[in-house]
Amino acid sequence: MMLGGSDTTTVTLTWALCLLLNNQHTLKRAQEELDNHIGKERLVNESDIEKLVYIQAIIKETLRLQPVTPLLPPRESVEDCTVAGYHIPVGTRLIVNLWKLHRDPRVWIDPLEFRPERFLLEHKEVDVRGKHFELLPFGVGRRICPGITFGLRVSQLALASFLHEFEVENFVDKAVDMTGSFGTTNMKVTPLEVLLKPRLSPHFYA
Ligand code: HEM
Repeated sequence: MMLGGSDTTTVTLTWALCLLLNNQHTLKRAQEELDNHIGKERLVNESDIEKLVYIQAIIKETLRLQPVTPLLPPRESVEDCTVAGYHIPVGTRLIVNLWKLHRDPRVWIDPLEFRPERFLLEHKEVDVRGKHFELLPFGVGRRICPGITFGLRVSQLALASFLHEFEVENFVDKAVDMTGSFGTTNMKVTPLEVLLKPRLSPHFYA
Protein backbone atom coordinates (compact mmCIF):
# COMPACT_ATOMS: atom_id res chain seq x y z
CA MET A 1 0.00 0.00 0.00
CA MET A 2 2.73 2.49 0.96
CA LEU A 3 4.89 1.51 -2.06
CA GLY A 4 1.90 2.15 -4.34
CA GLY A 5 1.61 5.56 -2.72
CA SER A 6 5.13 7.02 -2.65
CA ASP A 7 6.35 6.08 -6.15
CA THR A 8 3.19 7.22 -7.87
CA THR A 9 3.18 10.61 -6.18
CA THR A 10 6.89 11.21 -6.89
CA VAL A 11 6.41 10.29 -10.54
CA THR A 12 3.40 12.61 -10.86
CA LEU A 13 5.20 15.55 -9.25
CA THR A 14 8.31 15.06 -11.39
CA TRP A 15 6.25 15.10 -14.60
CA ALA A 16 4.23 18.10 -13.40
CA LEU A 17 7.45 20.09 -12.93
CA CYS A 18 8.79 19.02 -16.35
CA LEU A 19 5.55 20.07 -18.05
CA LEU A 20 5.49 23.41 -16.20
CA LEU A 21 9.12 24.13 -17.11
CA ASN A 22 8.39 23.41 -20.76
CA ASN A 23 5.28 25.63 -20.62
CA GLN A 24 6.44 28.73 -18.75
CA HIS A 25 3.09 30.54 -19.04
CA THR A 26 1.44 27.77 -16.97
CA LEU A 27 4.16 28.04 -14.32
CA LYS A 28 3.60 31.79 -14.14
CA ARG A 29 -0.17 31.37 -13.89
CA ALA A 30 0.20 28.81 -11.08
CA GLN A 31 2.41 31.17 -9.08
CA GLU A 32 0.00 34.05 -9.68
CA GLU A 33 -2.82 31.92 -8.29
CA LEU A 34 -0.72 31.12 -5.22
CA ASP A 35 0.21 34.77 -4.66
CA ASN A 36 -3.42 35.89 -5.04
CA HIS A 37 -4.86 33.30 -2.65
CA ILE A 38 -2.05 32.77 -0.13
CA GLY A 39 0.16 35.85 -0.44
CA LYS A 40 3.76 35.80 0.72
CA GLU A 41 3.29 36.17 4.46
CA ARG A 42 2.40 32.56 5.23
CA LEU A 43 2.82 29.02 3.91
CA VAL A 44 0.23 26.95 2.01
CA ASN A 45 -2.16 24.84 4.14
CA GLU A 46 -4.14 21.80 3.10
CA SER A 47 -7.34 23.84 3.53
CA ASP A 48 -6.15 26.22 0.78
CA ILE A 49 -6.27 23.51 -1.91
CA GLU A 50 -10.03 23.88 -2.52
CA LYS A 51 -9.40 27.43 -3.81
CA LEU A 52 -6.34 26.54 -5.88
CA VAL A 53 -8.26 25.42 -8.94
CA TYR A 54 -5.40 25.96 -11.37
CA ILE A 55 -3.03 23.83 -9.27
CA GLN A 56 -5.73 21.12 -9.22
CA ALA A 57 -6.04 21.42 -13.00
CA ILE A 58 -2.24 21.08 -13.40
CA ILE A 59 -2.26 17.78 -11.51
CA LYS A 60 -5.16 16.48 -13.64
CA GLU A 61 -3.48 17.56 -16.87
CA THR A 62 -0.22 15.91 -15.74
CA LEU A 63 -2.06 12.66 -15.00
CA ARG A 64 -3.69 12.89 -18.44
CA LEU A 65 -0.46 13.37 -20.41
CA GLN A 66 1.85 11.35 -18.18
CA PRO A 67 -0.24 8.69 -16.42
CA VAL A 68 1.80 6.81 -13.82
CA THR A 69 0.67 3.50 -15.31
CA PRO A 70 0.23 4.01 -19.09
CA LEU A 71 -1.23 0.50 -19.27
CA LEU A 72 -3.63 -0.49 -16.51
CA PRO A 73 -3.10 -3.89 -14.86
CA PRO A 74 -4.82 -6.61 -16.95
CA ARG A 75 -8.44 -7.66 -16.57
CA GLU A 76 -10.03 -10.95 -17.63
CA SER A 77 -13.47 -11.06 -19.23
CA VAL A 78 -15.87 -13.18 -17.16
CA GLU A 79 -18.32 -13.79 -20.02
CA ASP A 80 -18.52 -13.48 -23.81
CA CYS A 81 -19.22 -9.91 -24.84
CA THR A 82 -18.94 -7.46 -27.72
CA VAL A 83 -17.08 -4.18 -27.35
CA ALA A 84 -17.08 -1.62 -30.19
CA GLY A 85 -17.95 -4.41 -32.61
CA TYR A 86 -15.19 -6.78 -31.41
CA HIS A 87 -16.21 -10.16 -30.06
CA ILE A 88 -14.40 -10.82 -26.75
CA PRO A 89 -14.63 -14.47 -25.64
CA VAL A 90 -14.81 -15.35 -21.94
CA GLY A 91 -11.34 -15.60 -20.34
CA THR A 92 -9.69 -13.00 -22.60
CA ARG A 93 -7.00 -10.82 -20.99
CA LEU A 94 -7.78 -7.16 -21.56
CA ILE A 95 -5.42 -4.25 -21.05
CA VAL A 96 -6.65 -0.64 -21.00
CA ASN A 97 -4.22 1.68 -22.80
CA LEU A 98 -4.44 4.93 -20.84
CA TRP A 99 -1.75 6.57 -22.97
CA LYS A 100 -3.95 6.28 -26.06
CA LEU A 101 -7.20 7.04 -24.25
CA HIS A 102 -5.82 10.21 -22.65
CA ARG A 103 -4.54 11.52 -26.00
CA ASP A 104 -7.57 10.67 -28.12
CA PRO A 105 -8.11 13.60 -30.54
CA ARG A 106 -11.83 12.74 -30.73
CA VAL A 107 -12.12 13.69 -27.06
CA TRP A 108 -9.38 16.22 -26.33
CA ILE A 109 -8.73 19.46 -28.21
CA ASP A 110 -4.98 19.68 -29.02
CA PRO A 111 -4.43 16.41 -27.14
CA LEU A 112 -0.64 16.67 -27.02
CA GLU A 113 -0.67 20.20 -25.59
CA PHE A 114 -0.17 20.74 -21.85
CA ARG A 115 -3.21 22.92 -21.21
CA PRO A 116 -4.48 22.71 -17.59
CA GLU A 117 -7.16 25.29 -18.52
CA ARG A 118 -9.10 22.54 -20.30
CA PHE A 119 -10.15 21.29 -16.84
CA LEU A 120 -11.55 24.73 -16.00
CA LEU A 121 -13.30 25.09 -19.36
CA GLU A 122 -14.48 22.40 -21.79
CA HIS A 123 -13.61 19.46 -19.49
CA LYS A 124 -14.62 21.15 -16.22
CA GLU A 125 -16.90 18.26 -15.25
CA VAL A 126 -14.36 15.50 -15.92
CA ASP A 127 -12.81 14.05 -12.79
CA VAL A 128 -10.28 11.26 -12.20
CA ARG A 129 -12.34 8.96 -9.99
CA GLY A 130 -13.27 6.33 -12.54
CA LYS A 131 -16.61 7.79 -13.63
CA HIS A 132 -15.34 9.47 -16.80
CA PHE A 133 -13.88 6.85 -19.08
CA GLU A 134 -11.80 9.36 -21.07
CA LEU A 135 -9.60 10.04 -18.02
CA LEU A 136 -8.67 7.05 -15.84
CA PRO A 137 -5.26 7.73 -14.23
CA PHE A 138 -6.33 5.90 -11.05
CA GLY A 139 -7.90 3.01 -12.94
CA VAL A 140 -11.53 2.00 -12.89
CA GLY A 141 -13.95 -0.56 -11.47
CA ARG A 142 -13.53 -2.72 -8.41
CA ARG A 143 -9.70 -2.63 -8.59
CA ILE A 144 -9.56 1.17 -8.82
CA CYS A 145 -6.77 2.77 -6.77
CA PRO A 146 -7.85 2.96 -3.11
CA GLY A 147 -5.42 5.88 -2.57
CA ILE A 148 -7.09 8.39 -4.95
CA THR A 149 -8.07 11.00 -2.38
CA PHE A 150 -4.76 10.79 -0.53
CA GLY A 151 -2.65 10.65 -3.72
CA LEU A 152 -4.42 13.65 -5.23
CA ARG A 153 -4.23 15.71 -2.04
CA VAL A 154 -0.54 14.99 -1.46
CA SER A 155 0.33 15.81 -5.10
CA GLN A 156 -1.68 19.06 -5.04
CA LEU A 157 -0.31 20.19 -1.68
CA ALA A 158 3.32 19.33 -2.51
CA LEU A 159 3.16 21.09 -5.87
CA ALA A 160 1.44 24.16 -4.39
CA SER A 161 3.98 24.44 -1.55
CA PHE A 162 6.93 23.95 -3.87
CA LEU A 163 5.83 26.57 -6.41
CA HIS A 164 4.85 28.98 -3.64
CA GLU A 165 8.21 28.72 -1.90
CA PHE A 166 10.60 28.52 -4.85
CA GLU A 167 11.29 30.05 -8.22
CA VAL A 168 12.17 27.11 -10.39
CA GLU A 169 14.21 27.25 -13.56
CA ASN A 170 15.56 24.72 -15.97
CA PHE A 171 19.25 23.98 -15.29
CA VAL A 172 20.16 24.08 -18.97
CA ASP A 173 18.86 26.39 -21.67
CA LYS A 174 16.77 23.84 -23.55
CA ALA A 175 13.48 22.01 -23.16
CA VAL A 176 13.25 19.37 -20.45
CA ASP A 177 13.68 15.87 -21.84
CA MET A 178 10.29 14.13 -21.66
CA THR A 179 11.48 10.57 -22.33
CA GLY A 180 9.62 8.14 -20.08
CA SER A 181 10.55 4.57 -19.23
CA PHE A 182 7.13 3.32 -20.32
CA GLY A 183 7.44 0.17 -18.21
CA THR A 184 4.91 -0.73 -15.53
CA THR A 185 5.50 2.74 -14.10
CA ASN A 186 6.08 5.71 -16.40
CA MET A 187 9.29 7.17 -14.87
CA LYS A 188 11.35 10.00 -16.34
CA VAL A 189 14.44 8.34 -17.83
CA THR A 190 16.92 11.22 -17.37
CA PRO A 191 17.27 13.08 -14.05
CA LEU A 192 15.41 16.37 -13.72
CA GLU A 193 17.90 19.12 -12.81
CA VAL A 194 16.51 22.50 -11.79
CA LEU A 195 17.71 25.76 -10.24
CA LEU A 196 15.78 26.88 -7.18
CA LYS A 197 15.54 30.36 -5.67
CA PRO A 198 13.51 31.20 -2.54
CA ARG A 199 10.35 33.31 -3.15
CA LEU A 200 9.50 34.04 0.48
CA SER A 201 11.23 35.78 3.42
CA PRO A 202 14.29 33.93 4.82
CA HIS A 203 12.58 33.03 8.13
CA PHE A 204 10.28 30.59 6.28
CA TYR A 205 13.32 28.45 5.38
CA ALA A 206 15.03 28.49 8.78
C1 HEM B 1 -0.87 10.14 -7.94
C2 HEM B 1 -1.00 9.07 -7.18
C3 HEM B 1 -1.50 7.72 -7.61
C4 HEM B 1 -1.80 7.21 -8.86
C5 HEM B 1 -1.73 7.94 -10.20
C6 HEM B 1 -2.22 5.83 -8.68
C7 HEM B 1 -2.63 5.00 -9.71
C8 HEM B 1 -3.06 3.70 -9.53
C9 HEM B 1 -3.55 2.83 -10.60
C10 HEM B 1 -3.68 3.22 -12.07
C11 HEM B 1 -3.87 1.64 -10.05
C12 HEM B 1 -4.47 0.43 -10.80
C13 HEM B 1 -6.01 0.56 -10.77
C14 HEM B 1 -6.75 -0.40 -11.69
O1 HEM B 1 -6.23 -1.50 -11.97
O2 HEM B 1 -7.87 -0.06 -12.12
C15 HEM B 1 -3.59 1.73 -8.63
C16 HEM B 1 -3.79 0.70 -7.73
C17 HEM B 1 -3.47 0.78 -6.40
N1 HEM B 1 -3.04 1.90 -5.71
FE1 HEM B 1 -2.70 3.74 -6.50
N2 HEM B 1 -2.17 5.52 -7.34
C18 HEM B 1 -1.74 6.63 -6.66
C19 HEM B 1 -1.60 6.76 -5.30
C20 HEM B 1 -1.80 5.75 -4.40
C21 HEM B 1 -1.69 5.91 -2.96
C22 HEM B 1 -1.37 7.24 -2.26
C23 HEM B 1 -1.92 4.69 -2.42
C24 HEM B 1 -1.93 4.24 -1.00
C25 HEM B 1 -1.62 4.99 0.06
C26 HEM B 1 -2.18 3.76 -3.52
C27 HEM B 1 -2.44 2.41 -3.37
C28 HEM B 1 -2.84 1.57 -4.39
C29 HEM B 1 -3.16 0.14 -4.21
C30 HEM B 1 -3.09 -0.66 -2.91
C31 HEM B 1 -3.56 -0.35 -5.46
C32 HEM B 1 -4.01 -1.79 -5.83
C33 HEM B 1 -5.54 -1.88 -5.78
C34 HEM B 1 -6.04 -3.27 -6.20
O3 HEM B 1 -5.40 -3.95 -7.00
O4 HEM B 1 -7.11 -3.68 -5.73
N3 HEM B 1 -2.11 4.45 -4.69
N4 HEM B 1 -3.11 2.98 -8.33
